[in-house]
Amino acid sequence: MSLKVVDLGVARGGVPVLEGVNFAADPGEAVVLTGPNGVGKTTLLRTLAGLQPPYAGKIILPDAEAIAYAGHADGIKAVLSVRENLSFWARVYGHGDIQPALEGFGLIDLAERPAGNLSAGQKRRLGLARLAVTGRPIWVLDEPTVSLDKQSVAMFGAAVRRHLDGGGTAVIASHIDMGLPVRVIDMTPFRARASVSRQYDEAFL
Ligand SMILES: Nc1ncnc2c1ncn2[C@@H]1O[C@H](COP(=O)(O)OP(=O)(O)OP(=O)(O)O)[C@@H](O)[C@H]1O
Repeated sequence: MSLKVVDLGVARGGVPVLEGVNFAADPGEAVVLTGPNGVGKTTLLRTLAGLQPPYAGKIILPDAEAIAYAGHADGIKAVLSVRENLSFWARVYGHGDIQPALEGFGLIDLAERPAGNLSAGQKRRLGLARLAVTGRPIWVLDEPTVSLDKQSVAMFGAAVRRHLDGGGTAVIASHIDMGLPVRVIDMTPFRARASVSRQYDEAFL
């Protein structure tokens, strides 16, 4: 299932951050968005996921419910076990079998542990395992490898590869090599004129 972005403009706090963004991602294809801190990658991904509207252009999806989004927040219920968390999401999305997700993200031995007691990297793995139970064809992922060790990055890369091999699509904001064949798109040229005057990394103020 293809995703197409046409002359898209996205804003944060009412200020345009990216404008004129055009790209498409076809089945079996992963697109990686790069660019400096603050350029607007998260804002673009949130807009793709339907969490906020674009101020210009359009997002073309064959199906309004095609996207599974994993942002910075892990979306985990702390008092539920790993298994219960995944079962909950599987029921929400109508896909019953959580075993492949437990196996694919190295969660078998942690399945009965309350999610609140997981380490940061284990929580991240659980958050990403949710994607595998959604059955949705387009994965939109914001810095998915944060907190993951080398082995877990490889595990995650393998999960994305399986998704792509099954005809899925992925749009990922990331600066690290996930060992995948990807098309990299730098967001810098799409910086909105209104945000160019703010060409500094606010984290260093
Ligand atoms: N609530 C807000 N109101 C106004 N501006 C905001 C708000 N949240 C974020 N911004 C600004 O919007 C711009 C785009 O932020 P965004 O999080 O999309 O960037 P990013 O490319 O994902 O950055 P990073 O690589 O650091 O994650 C930044 O300059 C940021 O400071």
